[in-house]
Amino acid sequence: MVKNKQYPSLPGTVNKRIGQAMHDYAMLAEGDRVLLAISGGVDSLVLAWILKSWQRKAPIRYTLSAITVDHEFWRAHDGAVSPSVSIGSQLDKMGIEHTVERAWDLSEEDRTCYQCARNRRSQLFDLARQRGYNKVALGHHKDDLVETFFLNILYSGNISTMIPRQDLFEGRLALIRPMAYLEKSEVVAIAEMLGLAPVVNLCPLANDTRRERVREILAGIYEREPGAKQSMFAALANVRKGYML
Ligand SMILES: Nc1ncnc2c1ncn2[C@@H]1O[C@H](COP(=O)(O)OP(=O)(O)OP(=O)(O)O)[C@@H](O)[C@H]1O
Repeated sequence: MVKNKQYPSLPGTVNKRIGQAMHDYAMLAEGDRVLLAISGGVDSLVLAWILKSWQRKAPIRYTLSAITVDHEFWRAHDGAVSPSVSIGSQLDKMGIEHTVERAWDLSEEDRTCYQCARNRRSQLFDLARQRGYNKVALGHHKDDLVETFFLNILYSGNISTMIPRQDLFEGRLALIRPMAYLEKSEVVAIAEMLGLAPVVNLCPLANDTRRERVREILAGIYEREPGAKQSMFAALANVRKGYML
């Protein structure tokens, strides 16, 4: 039942899993200053809304503001609204302050997805530290965690994934991923329910990455084995170290 237009209720199981992830990894604490990393894609817009609506009912107080690292792929054309403006106005409706920072330049040889993401991450850490935030929230979800696990096995020869909370700089900054227990399809359903308008990723390499290939492989696996995603996700928390080489 939708009680409040801006803060409609999420399905009970979705709400429960957000709370569970936050609790399992102690993601938020009294007095936290949380920087939301917002690309404007569906995942980070939903993340912003979740942490804002959570703020209203949480027994602790924390502050939220959002930042977008602008890679400047967009070019002005007649009548079109820039991604930054669209993101800003959606966050404004949620009551979240938003700033845009130009992405650090990449040298010609560093123009790879890996290096671009790495730079963005470092830039977000720098901005958070300079501006006194102690948490950076990212919009990764369960599908991202499984994909990263596969990426690392297939291309990097190691077994690891992104963890829901990662402490950095001797605990002065933590990365948190409050949607770690949600599936992509659930994130998309929340965005549709809220009427969010994700901006399109204009990076020319967006659909031609190793992650995209892994996504296709996984889609094939899920089609043949519908329970595989849950099982693989459970496996990430059930490593039998005595049976590894
Ligand atoms: N340009 C950016 N500025 C700020 N944060 C970003 C930016 N790009 C990505 N992020 C953060 O990193 C997370 C993962 O980014 P990724 O590029 O993998 O996109 P994604 O999984 O498609 O997420 P989204 O739907 O939010 O774009 C995003 O959810 C967001 O929190």
